Amino acid sequence: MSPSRVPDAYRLPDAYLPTGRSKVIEPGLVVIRAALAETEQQTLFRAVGGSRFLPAETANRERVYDRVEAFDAAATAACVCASTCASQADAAMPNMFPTHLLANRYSSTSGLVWHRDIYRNDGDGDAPIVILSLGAPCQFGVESVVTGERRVIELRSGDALVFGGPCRFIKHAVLSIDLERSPTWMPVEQRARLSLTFREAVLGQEHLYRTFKAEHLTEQERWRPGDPLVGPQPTQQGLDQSPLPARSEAAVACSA
Ligand SMILES: O=C(O)CCC(=O)C(=O)O
Ligand SMILES: [Fe+2]
Repeated sequence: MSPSRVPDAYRLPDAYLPTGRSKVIEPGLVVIRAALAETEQQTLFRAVGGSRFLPAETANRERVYDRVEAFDAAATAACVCASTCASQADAAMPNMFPTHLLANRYSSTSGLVWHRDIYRNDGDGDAPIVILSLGAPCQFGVESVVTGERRVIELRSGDALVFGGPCRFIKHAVLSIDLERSPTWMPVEQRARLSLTFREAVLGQEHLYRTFKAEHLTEQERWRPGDPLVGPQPTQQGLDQSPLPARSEAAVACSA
């Protein structure tokens, strides 16, 4: 999405953008260290952590997927900060306007297998996916689209990872999670990694993607960039089948 389509409510004063902490790993792949201050991490952890998570493909992961309006507006604001920051640091990184949030909660040391975000709810085009990492640190794997080399990036609470443009369909994985190194502000019984993954996707389909199981991780080997995104599987439907009402342009306050 071009910057001109971003509503004023989401625009940020330049002073908020921590460009110095961005690191371009390769064109279209940016990590932003400490994108969120500790108080912001706690606010988002509490706000999104209270959502209605559903079990995913493995016992360690629960997920909730919906339009951004279904979550605390501070989450969207933090995403806009991170994506703006990444686009400023990297000329290959398109701007994005988040429409949907997939939040993942990992409550054991295992993560998520190697995959590409090729499903229709991940968003067409090259707008980036923005990941905000909260809670326990993880080892995050990425496979370079330039060299095919696999790298591991440690994502700590408050870090952001943004992949778009030439890296929009980069292979990635959550290799492991270190619950023991959870931030001290996390109650021991709630130790987990919460990833907020924002996407710019078509509206009105979210009710088809509320559940996700191992059998839905299809087409990963066959799919090539340029192919249409993979649609929902017959068994992939939410408990609540109804889409949300039309988007409201709710104002959000940027706290990052
Ligand atoms: O948890 C993460 O950081 C990544 C999650 C992910 O890759 C996905 O939901 O597609
Ligand atoms: Fe993914």
